[in-house]
Amino acid sequence: MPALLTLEGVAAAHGSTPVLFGVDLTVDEGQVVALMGRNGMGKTTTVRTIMGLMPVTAGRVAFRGRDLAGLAPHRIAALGLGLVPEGRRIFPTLSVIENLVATARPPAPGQGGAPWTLDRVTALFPRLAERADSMGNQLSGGEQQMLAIGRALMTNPALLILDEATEGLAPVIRDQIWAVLARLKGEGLSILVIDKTVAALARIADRMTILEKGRVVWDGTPAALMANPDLQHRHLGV
Ligand SMILES: Nc1ncnc2c1ncn2[C@@H]1O[C@H](COP(=O)(O)OP(=O)(O)OP(=O)(O)O)[C@@H](O)[C@H]1O
Repeated sequence: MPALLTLEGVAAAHGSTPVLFGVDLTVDEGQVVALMGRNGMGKTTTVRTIMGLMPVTAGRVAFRGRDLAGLAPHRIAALGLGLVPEGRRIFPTLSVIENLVATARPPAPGQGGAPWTLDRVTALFPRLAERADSMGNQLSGGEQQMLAIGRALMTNPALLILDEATEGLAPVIRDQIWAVLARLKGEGLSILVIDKTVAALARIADRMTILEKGRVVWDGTPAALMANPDLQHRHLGV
């Protein structure tokens, strides 16, 4: 499988404070890759550098082999990167349907697969159809998260990136979200997922990468991670 997203030696800083120190990460076509690590280790910063929301101070981010350096975030998104950001960031004064259509975009040229439509998104999340006319700020946390994922899908991404999409949600809603991600994987979507629920990540991921203090300290298969409780304890606090 060809690499869809590649990070090679990526460094980044918040102001004068270095935060990433040479991160290597690859997502192959059709793969689910989990990015893990304790709070403050650099996961969100990594996502922000991928999306062009923060400058890369050393190294390279490439999507389908194309260097993303210097591209504005909306140009990077238009290449087929769909972000579900930490904190969801849905539009509070737009309805569910308006949120979904606000950022909708056709697939990038040459991208395969059936395009996402309102019907497809609401079939995936029936709750969004029931809440179609509700404003963003009237939704529960779980509904907001479903909307954030639906909104990202409406941009027809080739790679879906989720930053803490199950955080703070009731277990039943988390399970629904994991089931949706498994279904999206089954449909061939490539996914980079940041989350703290190691067991759920292990069920869906092809590869797992652990960040610690801005460096990759481990990369391997879910089976290898699950077979190594010491590793989980040391780097994830599990
Ligand atoms: N806007 C900012 N200004 C300065 N430092 C920041 C800023 N955002 C994050 N940092 C610092 O950068 C480091 C990495 O933060 P980042 O948010 O990438 O971590 P994370 O692994 O995503 O953690 P979390 O799970 O808490 O979201 C932390 O030390 C954090 O304090």
